[in-house]
Amino acid sequence: MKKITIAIDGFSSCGKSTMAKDLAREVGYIYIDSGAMYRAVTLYSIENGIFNGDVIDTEKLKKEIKNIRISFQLNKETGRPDTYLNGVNVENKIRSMEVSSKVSPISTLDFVREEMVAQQQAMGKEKGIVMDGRDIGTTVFPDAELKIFVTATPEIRAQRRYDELKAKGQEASFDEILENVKQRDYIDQNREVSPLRKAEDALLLDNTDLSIEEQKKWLFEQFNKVSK
Ligand SMILES: Nc1ncnc2c1ncn2[C@@H]1O[C@H](COP(=O)(O)OP(=O)(O)O)[C@@H](O)[C@H]1O
Ligand SMILES: Nc1ccn([C@@H]2O[C@H](COP(=O)(O)OP(=O)(O)O)[C@@H](O)[C@H]2O)c(=O)n1
Repeated sequence: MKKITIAIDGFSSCGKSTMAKDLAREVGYIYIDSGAMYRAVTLYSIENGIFNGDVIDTEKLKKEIKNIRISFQLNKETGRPDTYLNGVNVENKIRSMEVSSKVSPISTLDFVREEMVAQQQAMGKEKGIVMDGRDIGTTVFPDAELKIFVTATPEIRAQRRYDELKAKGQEASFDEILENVKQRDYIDQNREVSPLRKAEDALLLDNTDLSIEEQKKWLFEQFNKVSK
């Protein structure tokens, strides 16, 4: 079977990484969560005085962007990759509401995107990769053999995120999460550089009424059609 590139884009919290990880694990592909990379840059910015309230010191971040090294390492317990920022495991920290509330403004910055896209393209050079995000099918891998664009209603997406945080024992407010999901969708769709949009050749999946198992089955069917 030939190795292909799989790009999964779509709105926040709709299940992209869940299905991308499952597919990658079963077919032996690399999985990259590109959102985790933007979240890691955001965490770095919070921890290194780049934010003053909601205002970003873009000059400082521009100077430091080359010092921000992001990598992934398989967590043997979860069987999934954890995100590392300059050698430190930040997988839990990057999922906090504070990072969620600041990540989309950081992701509008052209020099941040330039650096992340270069790193993502290097990771996908050999194909055999599943990457999820917002601009994978449009900008990072425009020639990907399989492109999926996932969507679901904001309410169901917020509920899924809420359930996830609760299950991890983290404090969460449904209204705050719903507001964050809507706000990020707006910023992601309206930014100048690589806005979130469906690539013309992407398959649309609305998984509002699909279970995790059903969407996994659907994705496998698409993979099998293309990778033959
Ligand atoms: N079809 C589905 N039905 C119910 N819950 C789902 C479904 N797909 C994903 N989830 C759950 O929703 C949450 C968000 O999924 P995730 O894959 O992190 O989304 P994304 O990568 O799009 O932000 C996770 O807790 C995940 O387990
Ligand atoms: N390829 C990508 C991936 C994420 N992002 C940004 O990073 C944020 C977090 O991405 P994510 O995939 O972790 O978001 P969730 O949907 O998992 O909450 C998004 O809301 C975007 O602002 C991006 O701009 N481009």
